[in-house]
Amino acid sequence: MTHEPRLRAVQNLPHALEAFDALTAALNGREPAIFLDYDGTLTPIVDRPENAILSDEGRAVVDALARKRPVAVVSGRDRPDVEKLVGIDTLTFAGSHGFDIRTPDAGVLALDGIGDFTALMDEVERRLKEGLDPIPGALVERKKFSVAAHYRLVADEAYPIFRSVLDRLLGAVSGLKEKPGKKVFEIQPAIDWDKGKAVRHLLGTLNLDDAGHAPMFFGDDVTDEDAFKALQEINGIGVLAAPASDGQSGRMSAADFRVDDPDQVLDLLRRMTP
Ligand SMILES: O=P(O)(O)OC[C@H]1O[C@H](O[C@H]2O[C@H](CO)[C@@H](O)[C@H](O)[C@H]2O)[C@H](O)[C@@H](O)[C@@H]1O
Repeated sequence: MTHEPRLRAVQNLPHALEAFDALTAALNGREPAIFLDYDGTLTPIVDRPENAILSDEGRAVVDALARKRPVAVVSGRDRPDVEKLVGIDTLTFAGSHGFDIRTPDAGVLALDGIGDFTALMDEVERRLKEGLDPIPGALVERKKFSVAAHYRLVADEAYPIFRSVLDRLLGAVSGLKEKPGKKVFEIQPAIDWDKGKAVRHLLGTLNLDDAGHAPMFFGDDVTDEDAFKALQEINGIGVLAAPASDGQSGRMSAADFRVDDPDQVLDLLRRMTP
């Protein structure tokens, strides 16, 4: 049976720090198993991907939590990139929006149905670079299972040309899907996999899919909604990092709680560290 996700307007989500008792009640005595997004959740959104650096304090908070609780990072970034940025080698990491998972014990996981898409992604990277390199501000970021086309620094007047490059690519090359993010489009293999499926898979791999654990996902972006929805099906808890009003009026979310920003994510993680 398909589960219809429960969506709420972001401004109606309870603030996790103010409603900490409600969050504790939702845990219902279970140990939290924590899944963390990186950009916009552990670090503020900045103009260029390479400038999103986790603070030493942020690293210390995640490290302290991971010594007491299961913690994994589930990011849209390339896995080696986010592993390096987080810099805690005892954690489990999922990169490329969950397509590429490595745990400290099992190493890189072989995921059913996720084969070698190198040639396809090479083709996407080549076409995107050819079309986008001439557009000032456009950035092409290659990940193992995804290529990101960033337009945060593209002038509004140039956006239609930027967009037409993506449309041309999607019209010419089959077997691709597009996922929007914060001033970015991610081009991925068209297979039924996302952060939500990655989290469900990880819960099994890490032996956390039992009544004693409450999966919690912290994220900020639309791609994180897949994880929030997946957690609704298994009585997990989603925490969205977004202010009640951030200009995206009407944004709906499948999260259960929210905090304003990455600083408050760290506050909440500190509070959840026994
Ligand atoms: O799933 P995440 O860990 O949140 O990664 C999502 C994407 O984050 C990065 O791009 C975003 O953050 C950049 C730095 O703040 C920002 O410049 C960009 O506009 C955002 O889209 C990353 O570069 C992507 O690869 C991730 O997919």
